[in-house]
Amino acid sequence: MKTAVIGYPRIGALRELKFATEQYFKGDLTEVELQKSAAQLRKRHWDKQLNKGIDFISSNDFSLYDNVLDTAVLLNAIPKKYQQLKLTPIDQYFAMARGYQGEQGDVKALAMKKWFNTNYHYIVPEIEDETRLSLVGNKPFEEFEEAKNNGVITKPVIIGAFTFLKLAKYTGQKQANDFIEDIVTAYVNIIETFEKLGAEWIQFDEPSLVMDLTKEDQTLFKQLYTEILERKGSIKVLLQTYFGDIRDIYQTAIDLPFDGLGLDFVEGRKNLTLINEFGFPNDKILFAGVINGKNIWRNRYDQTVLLINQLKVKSPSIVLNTSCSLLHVPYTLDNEHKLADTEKQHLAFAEEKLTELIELSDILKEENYQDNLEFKTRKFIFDNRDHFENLVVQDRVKSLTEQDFQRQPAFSERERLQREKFNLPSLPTTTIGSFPQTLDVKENRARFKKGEISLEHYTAFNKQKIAECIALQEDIGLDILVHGEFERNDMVEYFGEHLEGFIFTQNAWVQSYGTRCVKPPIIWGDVSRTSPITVEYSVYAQSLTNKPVKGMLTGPITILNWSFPREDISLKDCVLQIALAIREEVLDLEKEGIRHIQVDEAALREKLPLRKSDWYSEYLDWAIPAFRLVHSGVRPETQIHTHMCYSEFSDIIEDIDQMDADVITFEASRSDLSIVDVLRENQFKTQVGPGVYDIHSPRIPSVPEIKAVITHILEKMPLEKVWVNPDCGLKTRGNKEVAESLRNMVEAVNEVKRELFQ
Ligand SMILES: Nc1nc2c(c(=O)[nH]1)N[C@@H](CNc1ccc(C(=O)N[C@@H](CCC(=O)N[C@@H](CCC(=O)N[C@@H](CCC(=O)O)C(=O)O)C(=O)O)C(=O)O)cc1)CN2
Ligand code: MET
Ligand SMILES: [Zn+2]
Repeated sequence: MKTAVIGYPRIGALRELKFATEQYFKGDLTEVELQKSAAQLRKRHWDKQLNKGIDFISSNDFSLYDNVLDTAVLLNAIPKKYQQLKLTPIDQYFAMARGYQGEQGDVKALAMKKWFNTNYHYIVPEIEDETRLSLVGNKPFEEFEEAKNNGVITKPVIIGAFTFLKLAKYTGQKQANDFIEDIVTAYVNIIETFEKLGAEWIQFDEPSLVMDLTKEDQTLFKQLYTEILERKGSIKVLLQTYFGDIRDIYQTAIDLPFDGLGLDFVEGRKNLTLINEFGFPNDKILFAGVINGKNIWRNRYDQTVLLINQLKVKSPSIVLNTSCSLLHVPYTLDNEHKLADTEKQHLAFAEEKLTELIELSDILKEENYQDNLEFKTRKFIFDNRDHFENLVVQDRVKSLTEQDFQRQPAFSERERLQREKFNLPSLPTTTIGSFPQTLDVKENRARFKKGEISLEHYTAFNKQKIAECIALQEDIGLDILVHGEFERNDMVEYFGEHLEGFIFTQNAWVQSYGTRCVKPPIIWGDVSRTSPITVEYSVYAQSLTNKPVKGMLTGPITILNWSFPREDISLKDCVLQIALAIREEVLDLEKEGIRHIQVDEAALREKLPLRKSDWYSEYLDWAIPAFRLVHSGVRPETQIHTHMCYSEFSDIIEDIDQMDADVITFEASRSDLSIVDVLRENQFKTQVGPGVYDIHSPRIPSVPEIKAVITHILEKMPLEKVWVNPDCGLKTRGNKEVAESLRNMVEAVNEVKRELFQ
């Protein structure tokens, strides 16, 4: 059986691409040097897959920032405001990704959104009425030739026309349907060019097909591919889907003249039912996604063999595939020196997943596969996993009752009490929690982790940072202060490190957006809190000021969703364990005099099923209660904040209100503040701080710009419900930008208030 990989991680085993790109941003590396390190990485990754023996290796899965942005540029979807900057192509590309502020002008970045149900974020293409979609770029072709020169005939990968049109934002009157003719021609040109270059296969990624599709969506898909495939020539086309099943379009997909169909059998279990019910055409190859591209546990060969044997009944030609791009898992276990062998034997990162594909292919060749050594060893390891059980926690979860999920008194009563008690100014200002993780902050932690400095030294440095941060916020004139999160490498990894039940890696980085990576902790066993985690730093920060300091925690859903979860217990049981641990931390902060406590649920949306019909039964029915469990024990006058970012909230806005927090801060500025209308329409009860400027871009928002945003918010929402804050945490920014931006924010609020109350 042949093997394939949908896409490979590109950031580099040691994040080489991140560092090179960031150096380029700083002007410390030339474009040529950046392109050179990019080419080295591509070569290394192709070589690795080739040497392992993978048959279908992808190209154009590489990107300097994001594949969707690459596709937009390839297809000439470059909004006027970026063209007018008259930058070089690469700088225009980065301007679209990160905004631009300099001699050539001042333009915001394109919006950034969560990539389906992952922690990867893509750049949202903008299509204007004047946009002429056509093939103008050559990145995919250059990378194909580059691979060819390195001895690999790759299968180039491009985001498909349907997904591209579905993900794009239309800024004028025109909609997706108005671009069909142009985009078909562009894709036909792509196919023709690859044919000339000697490609045998091309892969169109169409993850949008796993969503609920309307009749119009289905018609659009059918029309696009009927026309594209009519003119495809001799190249073979693989329709690749992932992150779910394609129940709404399966029949159409098998009727169209694709040569291969890629289905995800990890997240899309229903795909098997579809094949059993509707059959699978003999003239197509089934690319069976059986190696989990999102989680890091080793494959259960025994189960996979059973699955493949079922598929074989319906489909004579099967290629073993990953379930999605390996972009979402870390690179290799080889750089993990602290994990025990007993732990490592349960894990597979991208490189190890290549080995799994090959081993599976060998196992499937053997009639008596049960005797295969790898098969037997693997089964033994699984059957003997040490689960790290904690019976106390298991009991606590079992004995939870309805009252544990209900805070008292009701929201409106709390709102009244808190208003009296805090007497905050109108439009209170605050930030989301983190302040710049500058080099010195990271270095201090790196030295502590290497054992070069003591815990006392490490803590003293962080306290110094906290003191500076508090002084800065007082000087700027913010109303509710934060300690700055200097002690945290990441909002999830940090809590993982301080809770029992997690294991951590040293280099298991996964790209989250652009050059930014995360190192998700691994949930190994039952989770519990052994001692207070954040109390010391929060209490210290509060001791330095008369203004209130917000305690800062990460919520259970986010900890779960940004970790690699267990697969041997339910996500629901796992999240309740985490919720109980964070609940203890909330109560300790309250006991120590912290009056405002923020519990971030930035990743609430991540595991929301992509299909609406599964939302409640499979997710929201336990995710929302998990958050309520965290804060149901606090006093009426303790103010609970939460924060969410980078995803669509409008369709779950009522559920967000049901989290029953007192205040919520939202990412909003990079998606046009559309959230504000939704809040109004739904009579959202929770007080809200829709982010007034984008923190993922280095550009500094001006006073009038922020003022316009606040004014816009106030046109739609009652003054007493509104807070003013940036989009998200400030950790990725520099000190100078942060101080200037926050000063502008406070000045904007003051001007708005002067005009309101004059
Ligand atoms: N888990 C998670 N997901 C999230 C977010 C988030 O904050 N966390 N935010 C949203 C947007 N995504 C983001 C993802 C990452 C980062 C981010 O800033 N990541 C940092 C890494 C943060 C980190 O873990 N830092 C570590 C390690 C830092 C490091 O690189 N250290 C050097 C050595 C230190 C030195 O001397 O410079 C090394 O290991 O080589 C630390 O501070 O301890 C980065 O890519 O640069 C920001 C936003 C959505 N998803
Ligand atoms: C991705 S949400 C970030 C929330 C966190 N409190 C921070 O400010 O960084
Ligand atoms: Zn955020």
